[in-house]
Amino acid sequence: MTARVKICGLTRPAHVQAVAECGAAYAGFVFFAKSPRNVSIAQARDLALTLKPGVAKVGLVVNATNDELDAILAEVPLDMLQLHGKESPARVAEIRARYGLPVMKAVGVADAADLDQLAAYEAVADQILVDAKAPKGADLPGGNGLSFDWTLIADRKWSKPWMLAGGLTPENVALAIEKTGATQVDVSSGVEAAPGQKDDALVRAFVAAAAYS
Ligand SMILES: O=C(O)c1ccccc1N[C@@H]1O[C@H](COP(=O)(O)O)[C@@H](O)[C@H]1O
Repeated sequence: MTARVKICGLTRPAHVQAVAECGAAYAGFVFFAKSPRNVSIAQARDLALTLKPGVAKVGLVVNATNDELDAILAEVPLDMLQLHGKESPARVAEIRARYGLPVMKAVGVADAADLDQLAAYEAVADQILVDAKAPKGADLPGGNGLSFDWTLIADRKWSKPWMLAGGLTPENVALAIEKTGATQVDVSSGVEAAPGQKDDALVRAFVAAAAYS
């Protein structure tokens, strides 16, 4: 099985180049001030414009207001929004209608009870991102390099396209795909030399591992 890969948290043109060259399907830009991967609107615009067609540009936001989204989307040519905060199903639907862009809603999973919220989001989002739930008090709602028990979703039937995230690395992504049946995977910290610094060799190794799993 070949999984489509999203590399999230790109901050430099060289990283964008590496992502495009190695065959990733999605490139993610983080608009969240607390993240070591945060980019300004101007930076994101420059990075997005260097990407070749065929790589979907995803803007990650956390509980963003309409004003914040207006400002981002006026400048950055995004193909998809990733909502990684506590956005309700109604807010997901509102954003999707207002901006006319596909929306991927992140859902944090730590145990089986966390899966109960999936149906409401599947009804309104274009894609679901299944991530590890951030620990209480964590600065970031994602991008923490933590994984969850993949067996929780092993037999799940999905009504929308979905992506697996959380603590994925070049070493474990093949097993994660095997255990969950994911056809799309998302990684941020697992392909970094330091927080916010993508490592081209790790990016290439991750995409190769996801392709030949
Ligand atoms: O990457 C970030 O800095 C980030 C900040 C705020 C919310 C989400 C963030 N990243 C997303 O988190 C998951 C898992 O990341 P990791 O591979 O475990 O580091 C992924 O979907 C990123 O897009």
